Amino acid sequence: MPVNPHITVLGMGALGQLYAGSLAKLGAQVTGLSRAGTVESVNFMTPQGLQKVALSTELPELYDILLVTTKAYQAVDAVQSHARAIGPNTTILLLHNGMGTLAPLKKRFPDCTIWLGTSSHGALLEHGILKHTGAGETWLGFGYGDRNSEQESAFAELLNQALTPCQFSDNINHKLWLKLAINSVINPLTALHQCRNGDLNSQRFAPQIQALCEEFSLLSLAEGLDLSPEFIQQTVYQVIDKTAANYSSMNRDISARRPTENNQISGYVVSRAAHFGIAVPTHSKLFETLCRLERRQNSTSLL
Ligand SMILES: NC(=O)C1=CN([C@@H]2O[C@H](COP(=O)(O)OP(=O)(O)OC[C@H]3O[C@@H](n4cnc5c(N)ncnc54)[C@H](OP(=O)(O)O)[C@@H]3O)[C@@H](O)[C@H]2O)C=CC1
Ligand SMILES: CC(C)(CO)C(=O)C(=O)O
Repeated sequence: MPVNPHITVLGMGALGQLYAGSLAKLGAQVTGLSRAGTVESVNFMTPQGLQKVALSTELPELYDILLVTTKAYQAVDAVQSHARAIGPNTTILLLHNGMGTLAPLKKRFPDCTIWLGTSSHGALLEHGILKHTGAGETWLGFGYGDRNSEQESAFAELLNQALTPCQFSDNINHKLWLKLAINSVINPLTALHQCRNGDLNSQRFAPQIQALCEEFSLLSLAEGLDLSPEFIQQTVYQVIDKTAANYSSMNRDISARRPTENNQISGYVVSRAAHFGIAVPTHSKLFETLCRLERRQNSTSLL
């Protein structure tokens, strides 16, 4: 990878535009890719008004860094559709919520390096205007392939300047599983009850939240992570408080009758638990209820 790598952002929704635009503001070489091709600019809503940030419209023959910001269920197909530009020197960075994309991608691209990441920034894209709705942090980590600590630190430092804070973690699995825990509690509950994140502070959700955290903790032990139920629950409530006024992404998807990341969040928890023979009845029930709801929405939208 060159010292100043070209960054190709695949998936120019809210999160993709936030990362592409923030990196381009800093002067990095960034190309944004939607399904239709390259995206010329990002329109940031700032307190001073609209700020248009130009992106590069050049596409390298072989990508240096491919930053994947599609939804989790779109990531594998999206990367696959760019296979011709992915070589042994390409690093694929997966930055979506939910899990399960690393295994198929490393099988399909065994010569590449794959980094994993998680973002707690809030981004909203409406009518082509991007709002950075919540400051958060980015954690990156190694997933597969060759390790190169210089490249890892250099890219984390670039993102740290573009969208602070960002760090390369030696234990990204811990960060990803904690984010999975948060998403597996907040997202399905707010989607099914069509409520804001802050509404989960109501006592009526407390027993279900406690059960979800306890079941997740058992699974984390089997995964070699040891997230205690108390720690998970404390973290979940911190996120509920910090994002109290927001609607979760799954809430928005259900409300707009779009597909959700249920398979990659609750579905992943349920399938890993089945793998270890661990009972996760509260997660299973939420997963199945959401599956039924999505199926019902799909069938009525076909009428
Ligand atoms: N928005 C946020 O605040 C945060 C989001 N996340 C996570 O980040 C991920 C992205 O979220 P978000 O940006 O909100 O989602 P969006 O749906 O807004 O963005 C995903 C984008 O990827 C595009 N896309 C899908 N497949 C392809 C493809 N094959 N080629 C090119 N583009 C493609 C989609 O296009 P199309 O619409 O045509 O499918 C869409 O524009 C999710 O996993 C989400 O949970 C994490 C933290 C915060
Ligand atoms: C943390 C949380 C739940 C914030 O809303 C989120 O990541 C999401 O909505 O997908």
